[in-house]
Amino acid sequence: MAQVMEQAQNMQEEEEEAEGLAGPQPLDSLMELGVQAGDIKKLKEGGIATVEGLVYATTKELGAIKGISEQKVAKLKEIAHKVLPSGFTTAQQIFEQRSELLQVTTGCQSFNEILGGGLETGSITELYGEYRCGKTQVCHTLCVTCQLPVDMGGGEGKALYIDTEGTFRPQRLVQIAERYGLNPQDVLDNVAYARAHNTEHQQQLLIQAAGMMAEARFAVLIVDSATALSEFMGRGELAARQNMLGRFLRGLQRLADEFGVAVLVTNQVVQGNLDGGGAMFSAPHLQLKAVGGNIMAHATTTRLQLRKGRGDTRVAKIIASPSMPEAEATFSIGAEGVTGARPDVSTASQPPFAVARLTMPKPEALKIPVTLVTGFLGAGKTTLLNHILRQKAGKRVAVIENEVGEINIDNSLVVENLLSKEDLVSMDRGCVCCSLRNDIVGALRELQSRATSRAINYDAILLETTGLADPAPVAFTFFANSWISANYRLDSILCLVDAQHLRRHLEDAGGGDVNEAVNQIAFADIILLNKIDLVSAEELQSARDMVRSINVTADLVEVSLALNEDGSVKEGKQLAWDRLMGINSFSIERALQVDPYFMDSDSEDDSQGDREDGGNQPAEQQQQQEEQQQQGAAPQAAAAEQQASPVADPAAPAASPQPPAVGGKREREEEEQAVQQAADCGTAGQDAETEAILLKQRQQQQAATAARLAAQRQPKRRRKKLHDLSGVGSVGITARGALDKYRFNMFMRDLLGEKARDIFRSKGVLCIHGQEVTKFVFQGVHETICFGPAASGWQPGEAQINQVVFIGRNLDRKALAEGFRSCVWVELPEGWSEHHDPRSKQPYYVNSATGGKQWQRPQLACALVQSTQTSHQQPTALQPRRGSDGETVVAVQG
Ligand SMILES: Nc1nc2c(ncn2[C@@H]2O[C@H](COP(=O)(O)OP(=O)(O)OP(=O)(O)O)[C@@H](O)[C@H]2O)c(=O)[nH]1
Repeated sequence: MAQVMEQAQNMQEEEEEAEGLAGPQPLDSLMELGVQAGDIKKLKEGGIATVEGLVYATTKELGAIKGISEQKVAKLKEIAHKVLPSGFTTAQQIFEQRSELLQVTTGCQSFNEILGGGLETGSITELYGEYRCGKTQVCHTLCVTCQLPVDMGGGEGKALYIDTEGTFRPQRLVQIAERYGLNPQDVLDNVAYARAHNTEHQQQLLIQAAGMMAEARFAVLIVDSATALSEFMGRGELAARQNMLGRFLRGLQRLADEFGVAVLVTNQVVQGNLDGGGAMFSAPHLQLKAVGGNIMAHATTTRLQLRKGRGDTRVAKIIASPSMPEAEATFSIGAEGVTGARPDVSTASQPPFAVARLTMPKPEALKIPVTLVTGFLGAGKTTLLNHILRQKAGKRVAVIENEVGEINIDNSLVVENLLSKEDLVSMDRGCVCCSLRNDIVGALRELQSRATSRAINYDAILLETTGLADPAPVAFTFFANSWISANYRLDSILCLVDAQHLRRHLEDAGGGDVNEAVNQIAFADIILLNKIDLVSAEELQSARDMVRSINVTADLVEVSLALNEDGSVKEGKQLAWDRLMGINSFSIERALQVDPYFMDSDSEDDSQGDREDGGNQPAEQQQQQEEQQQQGAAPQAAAAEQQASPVADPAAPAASPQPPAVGGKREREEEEQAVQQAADCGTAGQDAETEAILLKQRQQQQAATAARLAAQRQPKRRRKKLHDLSGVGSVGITARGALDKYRFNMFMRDLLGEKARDIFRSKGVLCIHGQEVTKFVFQGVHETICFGPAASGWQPGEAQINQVVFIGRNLDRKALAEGFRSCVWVELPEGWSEHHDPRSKQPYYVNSATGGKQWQRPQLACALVQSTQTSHQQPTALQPRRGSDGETVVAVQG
């Protein structure tokens, strides 16, 4: 059985592969030949969606695309012609190719016969006739029949409908779908409709159509009608009108060639030969001629005239065809669309079948914006999320959380500010930038299905990565996965930087242990330099310089996101929603400047990327990294350059021609220089400042071009992820029972006293003895600890379990677990009472029977036994101890 299934799967894969070879070639395939992702994006925006499109476009048309220079056009053409030779071929080959052409049934067998089987794919068919002769009904019928399987006369594809007259009626499709036993809902979903408002818009729609056809299989493209929008232009504008029509028809022909779709255009008629003597003796339909003159006549492959026949019948006549003789067919039009005396498809013997519903890429403006929130551990990502969510701004926001810790603490902190718990999805199986990239697809699909079932739409999605994530591969997923890119757009990469600990994090990066902090800053579109309430003016300036030494172009905002106890914003600054959300500031160009291999997949490395093992890096991976370094294939421009010594000299010029790799000081110098140069140029009468900006832009562009050229010279291989977290791991611990606050304070004080540098992050939810109704949240970044009640207490039925997570380097799981669990409050043995030192607040214990006093907490015999058995005894190094001056420093404020 398994073997049969495997065979079936192999066959399907082979078929898919074969289909892939037969279909148009995606433009992205040119990346393997050295075409830059940025150029491909520009081509797509200019309506070139496939390699075929590139081959068929003229040099002039390509040159008109924004950002594509003349030299680039020549280069692109050269590459495209190599992939798709477009010279001579034999008639035999053409014969074979044509025999593979599909024909789509018109709904009437005799109509099909005069066309040689149906509407021909890969060419333009024109249908002209007077008002109410049935042109639009033929169009509606083809919207449905094109979705039928090939053996039923269909094209197994979608329909794209450009309506210039406002006559499209979807309810007609429902009736026609029922005739063929199709699911009306699926049929409607497979028709992409657009109402064109003017000739320019009509032309623009073809650009979008190309993009959509590159994403999904379309079998017909209908324009009803092709001439309606230019019809009313005055006689004086005839030349312009014909020009426009010619351009539009050329666009249609290109789509027919490129995607093999059947193009059907309807056309109006005018009274012809009014002055001719013979006109009055011919039949009325012979006195009509199609609008559009020679341009229309020459651009269409098959011309059909439609006229009314007897009763409800219509007559279709071949006027011009390269292969079919002049002939006529009579058909009827009814509720079921075009029909004839003989059925075109035997539906009686066919059970109703399901049309494969194809995903429709949304226009950019309708895609849901996703904001990627990055930043090193504890920099304030969750705080920012809550800051944004609290504002609401009349928007529905969903959150995807990815935590590196073994226990997810952030979910409960974020969910409080969401409209519904359903708006949160968490990815807890690892780090999103390595092993979980497929999980992004899963998370987005999950949100989509939850939204559908609740009949809501999301206005925005916030994706919080772990503090150890490299944002590049996560951002790449938004372009690499076609479902994601059809439905979502990366709005911006937002990076939180901890002003207090930045130097330490970057120094670690320089040491090669944890370099993600540099990447996070390098890829950001907006950098929030956070926690400025915790640093002096000098420290702030230094943090500013460090950030600018890595990323000079991002918007840099200095903030204090944490709230005061009364809920007011620290430093009185409130970051407005529209400063952060829906700003559309992510640019592939910029990402490529940072990492020339941004658009190259490294997915084969994914399984090796996650370092949950606490540092036991597989030898293979190590070897690959070493190879990579030897090849010098890691010029991850700004980031990698800076990784050598990110804090050494912010003003030092970068070794590579990367524009971002300039320091704050250097940037200022450059600006001054630019102003001076502009003034020197003697730009009489012009604003020197404006000139300076322009000059600077030019310089940046030149630098970017240089960077791109440099990248082209490199072997085409994406920089392997340097997600080297040697020795970095997370330890999650749970403990039942309320905690003794004093012991927990001491535990944390001693722990951080010894290991603050290595403990990047600690956080947890706690239940404190004596205050059991309150849920406490504890947050630490190195030695900075915050402790206080959560926004809401323990919920009824919620188990009061203490949970903490430590993330850092070389963590001793056993010692941490023992230390934390030893903080659980245990009852005193009989006769003992607890007292507090009035100065230090340290508890001491008095035995009423003996009058003895001691600092050490006496334990019940059974507690002692239990604690020994379960290793709950706090290790000596972590046991509470008195300071040398007799005072104990309280680390945590309750
Ligand atoms: N004083 C001060 N504390 C802040 C500020 N912003 C955040 N914090 C505190 O910093 C700690 C960490 O903040 P989070 O928002 O949890 O940081 P994070 O980046 O989400 O942390 P991870 O998800 O663990 O990487 C919390 O205790 C916050 O209250 C700030 O501007 N000033």
